[in-house]
Amino acid sequence: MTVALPPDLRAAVGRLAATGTLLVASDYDGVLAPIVNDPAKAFPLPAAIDALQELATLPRTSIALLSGRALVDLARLSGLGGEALLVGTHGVEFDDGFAIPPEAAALRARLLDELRPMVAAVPGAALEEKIASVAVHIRNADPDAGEKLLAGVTDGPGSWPGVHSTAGKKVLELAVVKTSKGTALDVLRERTGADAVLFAGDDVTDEKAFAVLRAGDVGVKVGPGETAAEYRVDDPEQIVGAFALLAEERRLHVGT
Ligand SMILES: O=P(O)(O)OC[C@H]1O[C@H](O[C@H]2O[C@H](CO)[C@@H](O)[C@H](O)[C@H]2O)[C@H](O)[C@@H](O)[C@@H]1O
Repeated sequence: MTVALPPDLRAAVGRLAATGTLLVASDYDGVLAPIVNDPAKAFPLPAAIDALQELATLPRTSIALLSGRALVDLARLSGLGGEALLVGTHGVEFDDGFAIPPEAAALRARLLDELRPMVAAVPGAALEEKIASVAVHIRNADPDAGEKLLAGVTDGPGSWPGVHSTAGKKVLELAVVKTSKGTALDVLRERTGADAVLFAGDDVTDEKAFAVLRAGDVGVKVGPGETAAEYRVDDPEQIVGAFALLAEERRLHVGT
C-alpha cells in the first residue's frame, strides 16, 4: 500500500530505520483497527499486521501493542502471537502475567454491581469487563442519554476512592489499579534494549506514552485532538503506511 505521509514524518521514519535497536509500539483501537460500533468486531487493517509482522522478522527490531483492551481480547482481535509483545488494560496486563490484588478485585466487583443497573437503564449503552477495569460504552446510545450516563458514572462510582476514571472515545474507563501506558512503555524499552522507540496512539490514554518519549524517539498522533506527540497523521491507513515505509527502509539498514 502506498500512502502519502507528511514530509517531516517521512524523514523521521528514515532516521529511525537506521537506529541500533528499535522498538515499534502501537496502540490498537483507532490506530491499527479503525473505530467501529461493536468493540468485539474491531479488527485490524490487514496491511497493519503485515507491516508489523515484517518489522518483527528484522534483526534488532521488536514490535509491541499497548492497549486499553484486556490482554486476551487484544491477542484475539489483533491475531498477533509470539512475534509481538502485548500489553493490555492500559499498561498493567503484560503477557507474563498479571494478578489483581484482592482489595482491587473486591472494588471491581462493587463497581460492577453499581454500574450494571445504571448501564442497563440506557438503551445502547454497554459494559466491557476487563481484569482490572470496567469500560462504560455509549457509542450506540442516544447521545444525550449517553452523556448523562457518563456524567452520573463520573460523579458516582467514578469518584470512589481507589477508582481511576479516564474518558476515551465514547467510553469511560474505570480502573481499580493505577494504569499508565507511559510506565508500560518504559518497561518495554528496558526489556527490548531499544535505542529508539516509535509509538503511535490516537486517544487520551496514549498521551502518557507520548510523555515518556525521549530524544531520537518518534511519537505519532493518529487523528485530531491535543497531543504531546511530535508528528501527526490523519487516520489508521496513514500510520500503517508509516509502518510499511519503516519496514522497507529498516530492511535496507539491517541487511536481510
Ligand atoms: O488503547 P486502545 O487500544 O486504543 O483501546 C481503547 C479502548 O478501545 C475500545 O473502545 C474503542 O473502540 C471501539 C471499537 O472501535 C469503539 O466502539 C469504542 O467507542 C471506543 O471507545 C475498547 O472497547 C476499550 O476496551 C479500550 O479501552
